[in-house]
Amino acid sequence: MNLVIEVQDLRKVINGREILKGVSFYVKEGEIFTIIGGSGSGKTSITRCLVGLWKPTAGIVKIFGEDINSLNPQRLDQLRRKIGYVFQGAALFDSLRVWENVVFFYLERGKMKEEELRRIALEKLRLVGLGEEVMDLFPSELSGGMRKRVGIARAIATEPKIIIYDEPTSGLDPITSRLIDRLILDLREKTGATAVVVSHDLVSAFSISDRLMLLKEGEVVATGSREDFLRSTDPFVVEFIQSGMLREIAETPSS
Ligand SMILES: Nc1ncnc2c1ncn2[C@@H]1O[C@H](COP(=O)(O)OP(=O)(O)OP(=O)(O)O)[C@@H](O)[C@H]1O
Repeated sequence: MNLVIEVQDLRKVINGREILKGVSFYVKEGEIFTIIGGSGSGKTSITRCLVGLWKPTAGIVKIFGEDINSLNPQRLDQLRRKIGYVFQGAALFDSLRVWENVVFFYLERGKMKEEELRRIALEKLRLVGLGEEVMDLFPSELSGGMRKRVGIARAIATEPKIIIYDEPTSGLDPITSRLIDRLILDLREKTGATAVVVSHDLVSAFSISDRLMLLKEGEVVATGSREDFLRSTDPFVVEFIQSGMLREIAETPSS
């Protein structure tokens, strides 16, 4: 079993408040691992620690077997290039065209010709189900679902081995959300990249994940497969599943 991510007893204190209280988990190569939990439970904080944006107060974060907090800045930068991050709300640059957003990493370094950059952008856009027709549009001309796809295309532009999706379906209607779920599965098939997904969308989490981890106030309540969660008798797990199901029913348009 190849472990891509290993997190042991991760703790983070900010302004005297402990927001991660000893979180431990691992992610296997090629897995889709989803971190679920209510608002403020610490999901995004974990991903910040995974990419080295935040230094843990205590605990170990290993990526491909390397403790990221003992790396020098150059080595950390190399490791970060193996991780693609899909930001909540896509976080596209409004003044740049779609193709420029997708290849922003290379554009910023200024070493490649426009023709080559456009070729890479188109290749990545095709992987997320878009094409030539969106290349020269600005983000404001795209629908919410298309913006998410462009955000994903940008994250995969550097051919990462790990893709972190922060709330990939937030703000989308249920039908578009299911299309993004399918895209995440499809990309795992096509790129083989390991995925860490942060979500409070239970239906999405259940349909795409190999394993899930449920957080509550910075602590792990449960980790396991969908079946493990459905069988669980832990009151918080049961309540989380029930409230997620009710939300889905309420949001699904009646035919
Ligand atoms: N920069 C910060 N400074 C102080 N507190 C922070 C900071 N970032 C996050 N927090 C706090 O840490 C806790 C966990 O936040 P985090 O964003 O990780 O939760 P989350 O589960 O991702 O929530 P959401 O689903 O709302 O995005 C929250 O109580 C939040 O207020």
